[in-house]
Amino acid sequence: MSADKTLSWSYTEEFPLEPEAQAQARRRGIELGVGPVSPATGALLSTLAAGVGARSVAEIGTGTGVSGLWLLQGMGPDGVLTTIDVEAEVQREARRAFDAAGYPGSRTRVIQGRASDVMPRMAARSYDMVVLDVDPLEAAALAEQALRMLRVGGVLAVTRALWNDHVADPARRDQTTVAARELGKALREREDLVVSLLPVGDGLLAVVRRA
Ligand SMILES: C[S@@+](CC[C@H](N)C(=O)[O-])C[C@H]1O[C@@H](n2cnc3c(N)ncnc32)[C@H](O)[C@@H]1O
Repeated sequence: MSADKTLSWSYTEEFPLEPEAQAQARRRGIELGVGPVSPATGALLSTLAAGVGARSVAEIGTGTGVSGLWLLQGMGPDGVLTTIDVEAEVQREARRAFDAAGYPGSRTRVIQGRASDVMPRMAARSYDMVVLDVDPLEAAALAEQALRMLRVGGVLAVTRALWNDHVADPARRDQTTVAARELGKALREREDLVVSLLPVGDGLLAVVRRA
């Protein structure tokens, strides 16, 4: 691998022009100890949402709304973001961020609750995109529900897929790292899915459901 790879990765992370709304939500997230998606991850989520012409996106892990703002930016003007988080306090910040950015209430459904309780009640095959922005242990437990909710041709994005750069190191055998590694491998073996692992932010699994 070229010695300049680290430089390229830094450039990739600094490349997006992050709007002020996202930057402000990011600062709030950092203050509250919620790890927002990186600017390049946010920009990629936005691009994926635009690419599938997303009108209906579900996100697990609202946080203070950084990823949500990027998703709303990529969706069509009538697109609705449904975002779920177990923590009411951070979600209040996200609501404020969506309002401050000028998105009407009709474009966001902010649901407080544990994803494993909420997702089974969400409609099957009706979302253009589902984003799992939780730790890999949670993501692995929620992936089947996420796929169930996706329409054919829809995209599942799983962030934190390289988990603090531990996934690529075979010596790392802790539970969370193993869960991230196993989830990627399980998804890539499925014939009904098209899967890529991208080294953006903390790693992102991009999955298209083709059947
Ligand atoms: C990494 S933060 C999300 C950051 C956010 N996407 C952003 O970019 O601003 C993960 C969030 O997921 C929430 N969370 C973790 N496990 C969850 C679960 N099982 N159900 C619902 N929310 C969960 C946490 O409360 C936390 O706010």
